[in-house]
Amino acid sequence: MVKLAQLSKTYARGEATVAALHGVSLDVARGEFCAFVGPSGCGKSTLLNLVGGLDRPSSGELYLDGRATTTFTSHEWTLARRELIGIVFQAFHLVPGLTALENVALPLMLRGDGGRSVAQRAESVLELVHMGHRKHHRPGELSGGEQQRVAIARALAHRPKLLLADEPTGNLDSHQGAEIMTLIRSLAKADSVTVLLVTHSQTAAECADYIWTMQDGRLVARTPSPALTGVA
Ligand SMILES: Nc1ncnc2c1ncn2[C@@H]1O[C@H](COP(=O)(O)OP(=O)(O)OP(=O)(O)O)[C@@H](O)[C@H]1O
Repeated sequence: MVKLAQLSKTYARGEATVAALHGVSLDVARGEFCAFVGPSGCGKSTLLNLVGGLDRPSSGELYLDGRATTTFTSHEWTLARRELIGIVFQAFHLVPGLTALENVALPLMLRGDGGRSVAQRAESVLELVHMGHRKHHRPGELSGGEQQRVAIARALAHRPKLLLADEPTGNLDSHQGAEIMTLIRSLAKADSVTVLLVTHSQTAAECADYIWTMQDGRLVARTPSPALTGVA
């Protein structure tokens, strides 16, 4: 589903350059859930941003669902995010003036869906994240955990094959964080959605099938997680 072949990213910093990713190669199968952990600055968010087309690689190739992406135009990336990819961020990024239902419906409308099917899909995905009873509430009226549930519903509303989650529990307490990770895992597994998760939380990482450790822009180890092996 996601294949990285010798993917590198270098940033310019004044006169100097920073190599954020060094020739990373990785193959993630459909329905697999991978977490990426490692010290601050090791390249986790860079990797996720490249996979989501939010940033472009300096060299190497990225394949999504079998398609090479390095020649994608901005428009092709926009289409890929509308059809194939859902993204959840630490800071929720809900539109403050819209209700939960409207926030979830928005990406469906942006890709041209209309009418009752949008409202029905937005309602049903809000039910999946247990937020159906708060559908008419605005983000400011919801707790952090509730806002993240709405953001997950928004990310999954268009039935993406790939979910990218960058520190989704970073703004939540440990209890809310555990609930959010359980939800992400169960929803993803139910629909064979591939998940790439970046996190500083070992507890969150253990919801994945595999945990990749990164260091200095490289993948240095892959460990099967307790969620996969059944050994807690
Ligand atoms: N836009 C940018 N311009 C210059 N350097 C950048 C940029 N984005 C990231 N970097 C650098 O690339 C390296 C990797 O950053 P990245 O954000 O991917 O790390 P990270 O592992 O996600 O860190 P954290 O856990 O703190 O979020 C760091 O040295 C960072 O300073």
